[in-house]
Amino acid sequence: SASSLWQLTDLAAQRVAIADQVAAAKYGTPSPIDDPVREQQIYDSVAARAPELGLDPADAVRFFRAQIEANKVVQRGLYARWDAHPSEVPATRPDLGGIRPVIDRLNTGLLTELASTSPLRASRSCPARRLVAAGAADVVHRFDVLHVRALGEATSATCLTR
Ligand SMILES: O=C(O)C(=O)C[C@]1(C(=O)O)C=C[C@@H](O)C=C1
Repeated sequence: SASSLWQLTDLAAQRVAIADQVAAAKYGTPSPIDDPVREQQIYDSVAARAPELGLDPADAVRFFRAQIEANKVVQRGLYARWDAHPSEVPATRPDLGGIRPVIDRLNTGLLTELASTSPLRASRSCPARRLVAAGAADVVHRFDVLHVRALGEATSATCLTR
């Protein structure tokens, strides 16, 4: 909605949370955490859809770069955790092919929210609102320190002000 960063931040939090499944899909397989081809597909799609939503393509791509960096923060953190504590490795490996369509839907929602929060993102109150929304999402999603840090990264491109 136009009056809150909550929906944008909650979608970013859902994207951070799904990184657990991405990590579980890749851990112990030859697939690396970084997939530059998939990333470029996301950036190209975002840049192509931005103008019809009234968004600056470069700003939209910058926002999604932060979402993907946040996802990788979680994946790397979980890899380190699972290397150190093999008993915590998920027992079943989800299929990445089933996770990416969910990420695609989150990306679409994020892009829509990015457009509807444009005035708020440019406002002087944005940095404070961003922190409040992220703190609320941390609680709602019961995030641990790793995911709190990742959501901080994800929301680092929320505000157009400094
Ligand atoms: O789809 C994947 O393979 C992911 O790891 C997810 C994701 C993303 O955040 O969208 C993150 C890292 C990869 O470089 C590509 C995409």
